[in-house]
Amino acid sequence: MNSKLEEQPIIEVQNVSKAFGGLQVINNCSIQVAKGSVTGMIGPNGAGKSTLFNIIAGTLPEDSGQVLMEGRDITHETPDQLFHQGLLRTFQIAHEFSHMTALENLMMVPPRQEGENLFSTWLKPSLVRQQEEEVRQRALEVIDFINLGHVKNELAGNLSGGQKKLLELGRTMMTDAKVVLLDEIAAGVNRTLLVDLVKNIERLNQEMGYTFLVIEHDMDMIARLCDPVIVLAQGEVMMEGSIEEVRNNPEVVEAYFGKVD
Ligand SMILES: Nc1ncnc2c1ncn2[C@@H]1O[C@H](COP(=O)(O)OP(=O)(O)OP(=O)(O)O)[C@@H](O)[C@H]1O
Repeated sequence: MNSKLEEQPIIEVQNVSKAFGGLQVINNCSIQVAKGSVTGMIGPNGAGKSTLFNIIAGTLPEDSGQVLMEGRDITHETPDQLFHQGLLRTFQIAHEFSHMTALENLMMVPPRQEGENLFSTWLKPSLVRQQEEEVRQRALEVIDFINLGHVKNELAGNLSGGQKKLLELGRTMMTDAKVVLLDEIAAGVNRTLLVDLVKNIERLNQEMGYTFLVIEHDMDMIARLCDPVIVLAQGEVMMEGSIEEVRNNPEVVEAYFGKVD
């Protein structure tokens, strides 16, 4: 495990349960996400991964249990409150944003906190204009970072599926995120752009200290990015370990492929 990881987990899920009607989807589940890690979450269809994500992200209420961020109870906070604390998840570019350019999509992300003012206000005609310019500069840096500079003036709706995913990741960079939840970001992305996506996640993790919790069906992506990997099955943690440990665990293989006699 990475030596820079600190002891207190950045996210702790403690004994969380959730049922839909009679279906117990999350069953007294506890996980920890180490600060500075790229933690993977895998599991068969219907295991409860997205449900757990939604509970962490504040978009779905739990039936019982707690979610902590840096030791503080965030169980009942709204996505907006969590955003301001640096916990965010990627969303598909919404329909209304598809008519804006890639650059404008980045500029639309509200600032999480006041940016540093490099120039004193009297240098600019108005504070608003100065702030707009700062946001624009930041958006230009981000769009270069994610290698979409060549399509910055293209409408977001015209970007390829993979480029949209990169743009989603870019939107998290417009704020100073601490923890980013990625829900199946590799789905529908071609291999070339997937390499870009992986590189960007690695750079955000290593250079900017982002922690990631990643739900992914793409095992190549999990293998390249994630340590540790948490395996969820029927709303419970089946195991946690390195990708090698996970791949070599007969219980995990059975959960995915059924019992092989
Ligand atoms: N809003 C809901 N109402 C009723 N049942 C739901 C709801 N959301 C999820 N479920 C059910 O809860 C179970 C877990 O779903 P969830 O989406 O969390 O699984 P998952 O592990 O993310 O699956 P997948 O890998 O297929 O996306 C499924 O049986 C699903 O049908």
